[in-house]
Parts: sequence; structure tokens; C-alpha cells
Amino acid sequence: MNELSDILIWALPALAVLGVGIAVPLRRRSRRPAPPAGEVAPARPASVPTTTAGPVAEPEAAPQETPQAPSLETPEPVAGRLVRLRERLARSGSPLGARLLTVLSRDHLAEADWEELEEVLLLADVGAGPTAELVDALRERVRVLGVREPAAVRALLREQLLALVGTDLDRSLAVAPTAADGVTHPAVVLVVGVNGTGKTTTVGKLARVLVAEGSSVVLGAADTFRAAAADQLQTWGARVGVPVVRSDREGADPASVAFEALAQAQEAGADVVLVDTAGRLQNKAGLMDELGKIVRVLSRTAPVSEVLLVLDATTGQNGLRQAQVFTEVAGVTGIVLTKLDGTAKGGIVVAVQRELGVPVKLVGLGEGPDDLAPFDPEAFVDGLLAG
Ligand SMILES: Nc1nc2c(ncn2[C@@H]2O[C@H](COP(=O)(O)OP(=O)(O)OP(=O)(O)O)[C@@H](O)[C@H]2O)c(=O)[nH]1
Repeated sequence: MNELSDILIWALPALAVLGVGIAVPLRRRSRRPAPPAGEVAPARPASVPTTTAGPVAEPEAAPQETPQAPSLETPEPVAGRLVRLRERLARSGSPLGARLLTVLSRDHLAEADWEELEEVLLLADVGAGPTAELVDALRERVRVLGVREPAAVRALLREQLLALVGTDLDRSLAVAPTAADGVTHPAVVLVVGVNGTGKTTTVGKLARVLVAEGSSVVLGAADTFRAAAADQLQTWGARVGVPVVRSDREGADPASVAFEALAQAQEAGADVVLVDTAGRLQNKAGLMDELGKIVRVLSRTAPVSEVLLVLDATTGQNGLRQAQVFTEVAGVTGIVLTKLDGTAKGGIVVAVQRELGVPVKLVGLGEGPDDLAPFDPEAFVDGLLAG
């Protein structure tokens, strides 16, 4: 079969049926492995083994979607972001900050003070179990060490909080290309969660983090229910010169878009493909099945490096119940806790990790493009206690 007929046979019907469009054309297309039978029919089932990471192809025909290089933004450096954003935690009126310090500034802690301490931690969503543990351990240490001065009690509290948050969890993001079967694949990062938690925003912010660190990135808009989500993602990508793979048909198979995004990232030699998914409720079986399918389809082409569950910190304990199902269906590897700037419930970090056994890796502290920070326990606890 010659090259042209090969292309026509694969590409035209699939594009027409799926409406899978590509915001940024590829430099080159070639064969990819066939997708799993009955699961997706990508625009063209062919894949290119990529062995070197390099810059992602620049757009050729969509100037309105991806601005020229001079107007590209330079994301803020990632190091020290949580320290820079720390005051947001304090400013949000965290009871863990101001109220804890009020209690701890009393010369002698009476029974009522310990109870108040417990109440403050519960209000901050630390959770019943961890709160009881923390207060018991703190009381014991204060008693054994004979500590009375407020500053010393505060230092002990800081230690206890740090122990609860955990300083030895692996919070690094797996965003380096992976090797499997002699082929180098882009790191595949899937972003999941319920509606409105901040998934698309997080994907956009995370793309900036990766660009700031010198990685080449491709975004996949697998939220095919909401056209605005793909537009939103495209705007994020355009600001930092990152291509976006999307469907031009609402309701297209999200697994197909995810597959196509991975294929293109692979072909372009990108380091990372970030896939945004539609918000879904954990009790909707069909939607959760669809998420499982996205994971299966991606992992048949390349190892899925990270599944990030985006949780809205302002939803507190409700978010935890939702999260449980996602961890079962999608094998969540890290939590992104968004909107921590708008809540006095920073203690949810502790509860989330305890309930899910998955580390918080990133936190959202505002709507600004660089208001996403790698989670750092010390900076976080200091932020909480700064009130
Ligand atoms: N204050 C604050 N707002 C945030 C943060 N992260 C996201 N948001 C806002 O939350 C709102 C929802 O964000 P999206 O990214 O659209 O949420 P989504 O999860 O993709 O939404 P669906 O696709 O509908 O499920 C937007 O107004 C964001 O600006 C954060 O860390 N802090």
C-alpha cells in the first residue's frame, strides 16, 4: 500500500467519526501500535518509538491558538513557591494558626485548654483520629518534659504536626520519560476528580511548572463533555507554548483523545503528556468505568506515571469520601489539594493522606497561573502556625 492511501484509509474515516482534532499539527506522522480492540479508534492508529526528549512541534496553522514566541510567558521558578505562598494559608484565617497560638500562649494549659486545642484541630479538618493522637502525644510530651513556656509548647506542637503531615513520604512527581520494551515514552500524567475541583486549572498550572523546569509538554483535553474545558486548556497551553490535543466534537470518546495526546507526545518526543479529564461523581458507575477505560487505554501504550486526584480543600471531609472511589478505579498516586487559600481547613492534608494512603504532592493556593506549589511539609506547617 502506498503512503497516501495508507494515510487516507486510516485518517479520514477516523477523524470524521471521532472528531478528534489536533490544536497543533505534528512535525511528522508515522505508524503507531493499534489501539485495544473495541476500546478506541484513534485518528490514526500508529505510533512512533521516540528515544530522545526534545521540543514539542510548534504550531503551523493555528496562530490564534498558540501565540508566537515573543508573547510567551515565563512561568515563575518552582523552588520556594510554597514559602512564597505561605502567607495565603495564614491569611485565610486558619484556626490552626491564630486560634492555636491563642490557646498555646496561655501560661499553664488546663484541661479546658487541651479541649479547645482539640476542637480547633477538628474544625480545621485534621480528622478525629489524628487529632486525638496529636493532642495525646503533645500532652504527654509537655508533661514529661515539664515544658511550660508557650514558645516551647508551640515548638512541640510544630513537631507533632510535622509528624502527622509526614516528612518521609515520596512527594516527587513522576514526570521523567519512561522506558519500556526498548522504547522511550513520555511520562503520562492523568488528572482526575469530581466537578469543579480545579482539574483543568491544575493541568494548566502544572504545565507551567514543567515548562519552568525545562520539560517539553503536550496537553490532552480528554474532558470532552465541556467544550469550554478544552478551550480553557488551550489558553493555558498557548501562554507557555504547549500544544493541546483536543476533540472538535463534544462528547467524543475521552479515551480516544487521551490515546491521541499520548501518541502525539510520543511522536513529538515530548517529556510529559498531561491529560485532563471530565469531572465525574464517584457514584456514577458509567463515568467511573469510562475513567478506568482511559487508564487502560493509556497504559497499553505507555506506563501511566502519575494519576493525580484533584481535591477541593474547601469541601472538607466530603472530598474524602469521593476520593476513595477514585483511588480504587484509577490507581491514584498523588493528591493535588486546591483552594487551600480559600479555606481555614488546612488540616485536611493530614486527613486525606491518612484516609487514602496517598501523599499530597501539590497544593493550589490561588487562581493565579503560578499559584500551584509542590507540597513541602515544613513550609506548610509553618504557614499554618503563622496565623
Ligand atoms: N482560590 C482558588 N481557586 C482555584 C484554585 N484552583 C482552581 N480554582 C478555581 O476553581 C474553579 C474551577 O476550576 P476548573 O479548573 O475549571 O475545575 P475543573 O475541575 O476542571 O471543573 P470541571 O471540568 O467542571 O470538572 C475556577 O474558577 C478556578 O479558577 C485554587 O487553588 N485556589
